[in-house]
Amino acid sequence: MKLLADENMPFVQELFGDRAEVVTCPGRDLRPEQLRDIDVLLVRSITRVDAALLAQAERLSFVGTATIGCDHIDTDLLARRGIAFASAPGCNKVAVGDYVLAALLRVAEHKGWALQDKTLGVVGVGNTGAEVAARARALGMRVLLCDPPKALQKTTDFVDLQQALACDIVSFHVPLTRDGDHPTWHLLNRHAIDRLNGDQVLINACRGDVWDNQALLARQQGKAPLTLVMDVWEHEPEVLAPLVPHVLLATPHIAGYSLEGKARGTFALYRAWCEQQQLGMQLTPEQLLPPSSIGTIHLHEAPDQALAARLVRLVYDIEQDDAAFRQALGQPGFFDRLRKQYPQRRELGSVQLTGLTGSGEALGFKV
Ligand SMILES: NC(=O)c1ccc[n+]([C@@H]2O[C@H](COP(=O)([O-])OP(=O)(O)OC[C@H]3O[C@@H](n4cnc5c(N)ncnc54)[C@H](O)[C@@H]3O)[C@@H](O)[C@H]2O)c1
Ligand SMILES: O=C(O)[C@H](O)[C@H](O)COP(=O)(O)O
Repeated sequence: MKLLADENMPFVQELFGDRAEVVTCPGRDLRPEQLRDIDVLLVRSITRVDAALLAQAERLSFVGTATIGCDHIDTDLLARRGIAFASAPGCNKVAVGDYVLAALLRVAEHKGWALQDKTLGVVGVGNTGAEVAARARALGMRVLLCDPPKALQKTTDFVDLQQALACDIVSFHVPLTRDGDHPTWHLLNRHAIDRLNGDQVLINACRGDVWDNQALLARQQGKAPLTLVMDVWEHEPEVLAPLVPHVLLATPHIAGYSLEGKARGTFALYRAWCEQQQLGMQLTPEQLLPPSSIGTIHLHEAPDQALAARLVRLVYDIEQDDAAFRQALGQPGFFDRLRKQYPQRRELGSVQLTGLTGSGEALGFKV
């Protein structure tokens, strides 16, 4: 049994190594001939799995993507060819929650805002959107939810996109889709961008193509620029460089890059593959993770916005990611290099709060 995995996927050897010969490679450059003798293919979002890539993959019986998004996989093709497929829904939703929480706190500092007076619109209320909504409520924000596919099921109160786009801060958490009843490609188009006011903040931690980046650049070069947080970019790994100076926080598609999130991603594929092979699992995700270097923090006051900002920064400093991005921008291959060499990042939940913990748990810490 031969397994080929993206080199940026941790714990593959630990999980699969006893049962398969594991080889790794850069996911962006995978070529059809490399799949000739491969039984199991494990990828991340940068590998397009389509007819061209699988042209010589005659032995392939399992494809897994250790990601939430699946827009890079031709799942119909896999089904037609009888190749089992697994993704990792929700694997890095906590990391995305940490990222957006850190972004909200930084935005508030930048604008001098008390977040409890502000409204957040969450566009796409699945795993990551719900995580973000919960963190924002813990900060005392009013949260409006926009999810037309879910609104059809009427499980809770939803607003339409126009109402969500009227909020002080709008955070996007939709899959990238180009057809169907609710396509998300350029959901934030020139028309929507033109209707926003200059005091508003937009966050994109889902897929770059959900925002029209050229239209945003035009807006940012005008009289009333928006405050932008961008983890994802149209045409990655390329970035519309003139847009970057107009972005408050710019990062290279790392919102989901916690160690825990990546471990859960690989583990989800391990579980699916064990089920397909009718094998028992030999490890749990917890066994893969080292202890957090911070450990426990004792609080003498319940976290308000300022203390929450200090606590979050101790565990995840989003400004460091932003600074690294700006420093590397323009260097050849900078986007993928930053992602490949991304420092080990732990989730807020790896830190235990004791004492006056207040909303600590809802913010994402362990209490
Ligand atoms: N930046 C990162 O590192 C990172 C990490 C994880 C996920 N993502 C991206 O974020 C996306 C969302 O992740 P998730 O785990 O929340 O997915 P999910 O499938 O759990 O939720 C997506 C939600 O979006 C809703 N939706 C679909 N079309 C919509 C539309 N037109 N308008 C509003 N809502 C719509 C769906 O009904 C669903 O509830 C993923 O598909 C992935 O592409 C990015
Ligand atoms: O969809 C996701 O889960 C994330 O966008 C994804 O994990 C980002 O990391 P990549 O797969 O590109 O390494």
